[in-house]
Amino acid sequence: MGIVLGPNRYGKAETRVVRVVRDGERHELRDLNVSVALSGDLDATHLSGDNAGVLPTDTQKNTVYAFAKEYGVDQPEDFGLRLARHFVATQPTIHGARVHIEQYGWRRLGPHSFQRDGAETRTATVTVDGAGEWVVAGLADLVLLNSTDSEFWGYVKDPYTTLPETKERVLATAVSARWRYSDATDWAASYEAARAALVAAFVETYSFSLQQTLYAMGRRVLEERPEVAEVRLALPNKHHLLVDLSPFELDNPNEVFVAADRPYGLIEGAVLRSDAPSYDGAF
Ligand SMILES: O=c1[nH]c(=O)c2[nH]c(=O)[nH]c2[nH]1
Repeated sequence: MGIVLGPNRYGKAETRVVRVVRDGERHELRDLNVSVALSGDLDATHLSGDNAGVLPTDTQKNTVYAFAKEYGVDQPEDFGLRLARHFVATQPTIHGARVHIEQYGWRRLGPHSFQRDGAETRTATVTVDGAGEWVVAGLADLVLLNSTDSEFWGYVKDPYTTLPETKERVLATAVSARWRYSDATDWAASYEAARAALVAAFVETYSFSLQQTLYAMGRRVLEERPEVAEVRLALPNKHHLLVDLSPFELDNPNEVFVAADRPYGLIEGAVLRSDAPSYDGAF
């Protein structure tokens, strides 16, 4: 009985590239998840470990980032065709390339602020016991991004610190918010207004930390909604890391980012009125 190698392909899956186009004050955003799969004369690497025909998947990933800088990202079809043609045309061993792209939608909130289309949910948690009734409203998975007006510097440096200080970064988070009412209200109107206050504070705060943005968001709800006694927020820092394109002799003035999913900073905090009725129930 003989054993043979059947159909095979390889490539870098799910390269998360965010491309910001800065046209003065007004920014454009493209957010892609790019998966490359190459096929061709690849018997040797499988059968004998000879890698002479293998373009590393790491190189494929770098190509995605470099092309995002060099050619921009307009239609995903064009970006995919450019990549696929490149791999087939430049690698003698590669005869086929499949590039699958997912493009995430972002809705504009301001000149450099965006909200991800998608999976936002509204939540309600009520507690009734001998002491009374409590209503906690909230939302989850509201993904917001500012492509400028965010700095992070002046923090502690210890022997393990490598993070460079920055005066220009992308700030993005998936807002999880809960707020508790001290009074019954028009739940729908309160929900919409609290949500709008959270979004407005995110958009309008020039941020020196996500912690500062968190406080501004909670405070804005309390300033605008007297029926709210306390706001609790959990804000994952959805890191957008500047790609180093210098090995390819390309500069990267805050245009091409890796959207890293893990690990992420998680900033949590409560903002409340000093005279808020005490509460130890569910949030
Ligand atoms: O806004 C931030 N807060 C932090 O506490 C922190 N830590 C970090 O590495 N990056 C950031 N960003």
